[in-house]
Amino acid sequence: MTKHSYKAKVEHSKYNNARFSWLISFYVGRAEDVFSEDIRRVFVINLFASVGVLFTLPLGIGSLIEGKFVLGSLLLFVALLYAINHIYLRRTHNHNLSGKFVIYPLYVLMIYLMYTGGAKGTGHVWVFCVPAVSLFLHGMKRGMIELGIFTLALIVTMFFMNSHFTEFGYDPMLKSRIIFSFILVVFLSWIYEYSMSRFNQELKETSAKLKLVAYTDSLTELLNRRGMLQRLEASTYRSFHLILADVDFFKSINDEYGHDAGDYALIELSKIIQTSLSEGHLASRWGGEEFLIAVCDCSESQAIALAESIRQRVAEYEFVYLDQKFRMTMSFGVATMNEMISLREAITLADNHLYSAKRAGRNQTRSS
Ligand SMILES: Nc1nc2c(ncn2[C@@H]2O[C@H](COP(=O)(O)OP(=O)(O)OP(=O)(O)O)[C@@H](O)[C@H]2O)c(=O)[nH]1
Repeated sequence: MTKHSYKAKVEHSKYNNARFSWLISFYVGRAEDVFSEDIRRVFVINLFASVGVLFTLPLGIGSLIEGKFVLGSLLLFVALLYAINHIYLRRTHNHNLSGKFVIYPLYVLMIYLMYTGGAKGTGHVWVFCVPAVSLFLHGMKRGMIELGIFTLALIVTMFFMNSHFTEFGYDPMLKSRIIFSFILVVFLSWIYEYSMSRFNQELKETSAKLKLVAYTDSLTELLNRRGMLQRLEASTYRSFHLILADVDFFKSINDEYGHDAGDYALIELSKIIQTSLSEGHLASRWGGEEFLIAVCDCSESQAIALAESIRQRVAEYEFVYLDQKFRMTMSFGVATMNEMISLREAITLADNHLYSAKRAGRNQTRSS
C-alpha cells in the first residue's frame, strides 16, 4: 500500500469512527465494520433490550404502586433480564443466545398481559411489537412458526380461557378484530423482513462481484496488481519470495501477429504460470506483459528453480493462434521479502533483477 492510500484509509476510518461513534459506543465499542450483519444484529438486540428496560421498568413500578404485585414483579423481572442481557451482549457479542433472552420473555409477558388484561384492559396494545422482533431475531422460517404458535396461544387465551380480559368488556367481535389486526401486522412484518433479506442478499452478492472485478484481471483472470498487493499485505507469512516475469519482445509479437494474438499469448502464459504453482502460491498480472508470482514455505533456491521451470516451459511452448504459430521467451527477477526487506523493497529488487536479466540477453532468471 502506498503512503498516500494508507493515510487515506486511516483518515476514512477516523471519519467513519467519528460519524458512527454514538452507534459504536452504544453497542460494543467495536469499530471495524459497522455495517456487518453480525454487528447490525448486536446493535438491534441491544437497542431492543434498552428500549425494553425503558418501558418495562416504569410500567413495573407503576403496577406495583397500583397494587398489581404479579404484573409489577413480572415487568420488573423482564426489565432486569433485559438489562443483564444488554451487559452480556456488550461483553460477548453472542447475539444468537442474547436474542433468545429477548424474545422468549417477550412472548411470555405478552401472553400474561393478554390473560390478565394488563393495566385497565390495555394489555393487548403491546402485543403488536412481537412480529417485527420475532422475525428479525429468528428469521422468516422459524420466526413465522413461532408467530403461528404465539397467535394460537393468543386465540386460546382470549377465547377459550376464563381470562380477565373478558372482565374489561371486550366482546367476541372486538377480540376477533384484535386477532385479525395482529395477523395483519405479522403479514406486513413478514413482507418487510422478506424484502430486507432479499435486499441484503443482493447487496452481499453485488459486493462480492465488485470485489472480484476490482481484484481480478479480466483478460487472464489472475489477480491484478491491486488484488496481489492486497493479498500480499494481508499475508501472515513473515517471509516470501517474489518472482517478477516479463515477456521478451512482446511488442514485436503484437506487431507481427496482431493485438488479438498478443492477448491470446497472455492468456496462455497465465495458464502455464498457474499450472506451475503449488497451493498457497499466488500469481498476478502485474502490468501489461508482466507477471508477479509470490511463493512461500520454500527456500530462495527453490523459488529460483520454480522461475527456471516456468521459463523453460514457456520457451518450449508453441503458441497457436488461428493459423499462426509462434514462440516466446520470458525473463525473470527473483527477490525475497523478510523482516529486513519490506514488500516494496522486495518488489523493487525483483524489478532490478529482471532488468539485469533483460540486459544480459533475456530468456533467463536473475536473483541477488
Ligand atoms: N496484446 C496485448 N498487448 C499488450 C497488453 N498490454 C501491454 N501490451 C503490449 O506489450 C508491449 C510491451 O512492449 P515493451 O514495453 O516495449 O516491451 P517488450 O517489447 O516486451 O520488450 P522487452 O520487455 O524489452 O523485452 C507493448 O507493445 C504493449 O502494447 C495487452 O493487454 N494485450
